[in-house]
Amino acid sequence: MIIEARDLKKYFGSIHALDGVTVSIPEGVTLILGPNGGGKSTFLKLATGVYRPTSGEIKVFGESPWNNWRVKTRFGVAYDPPAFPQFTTGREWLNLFAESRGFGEDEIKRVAELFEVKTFIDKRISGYSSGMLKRLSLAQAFIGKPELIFLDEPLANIDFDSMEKVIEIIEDMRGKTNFVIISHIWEPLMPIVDWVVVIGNGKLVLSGKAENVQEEVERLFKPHIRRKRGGSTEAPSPSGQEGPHPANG
Ligand SMILES: Nc1ncnc2c1ncn2[C@@H]1O[C@H](COP(=O)(O)OP(=O)(O)OP(=O)(O)O)[C@@H](O)[C@H]1O
Repeated sequence: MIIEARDLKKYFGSIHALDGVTVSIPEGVTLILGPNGGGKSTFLKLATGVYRPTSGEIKVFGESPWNNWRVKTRFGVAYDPPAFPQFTTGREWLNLFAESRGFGEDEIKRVAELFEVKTFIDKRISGYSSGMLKRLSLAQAFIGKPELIFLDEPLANIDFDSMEKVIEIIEDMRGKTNFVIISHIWEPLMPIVDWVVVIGNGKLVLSGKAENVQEEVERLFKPHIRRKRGGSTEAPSPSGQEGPHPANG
């Protein structure tokens, strides 16, 4: 197991962002899903040692990440929204980060090419669009090919071609690097995901092998869009069984 949480709680005043989550995340690619405000990002920030648990515990590589530099340098993270100092350039920031981990310019060149940040890497971050910020945050997370990479919404704010590219990059690194990914855009990721965790309302909703929970995930998260056809309204039922809707009459 690369991450283990036991009765993990994080409260912000009266808000119970996480309210007793016990979950184990194995090696491989893990997707964390859940409704807005459910506690996914809070879980991620507890795993990366940004937050300290209110109670309970979380361990990454067997150690608590809070105040633990040894663990923190073993993973890369791309937060959402990405957070950077505004008045440095992308290159300056990546340089500083890479240096702190013992990597040099070649590694910056590699990640800059990988996520296509080269055209704006020497501009100040304050002038970046949300797409540029996303690319820079992904580039940072991949510096040094860490053994674990956390990605919060890696497919948000990028165009369709780039989305495919990001998925390909993750797929290429599968088996060598572990990933924990939060993504509302989950369907294109499913083929490369090993494990799925669903967090909602501060609680663990489900955790399991992707192939075993696929149906449940589809039931929970596939948009059930009502389509008008020939005057009657169709809406797939949560069980996936189509049936007459007396209310539509
Ligand atoms: N730093 C904070 N201070 C106060 N409340 C917070 C803080 N961070 C998160 N929350 C609250 O905790 C709850 C869980 O938020 P969190 O961001 O973890 O959810 P999420 O599942 O990542 O949501 P989304 O999918 O919208 O990003 C929300 O009610 C949120 O408003």
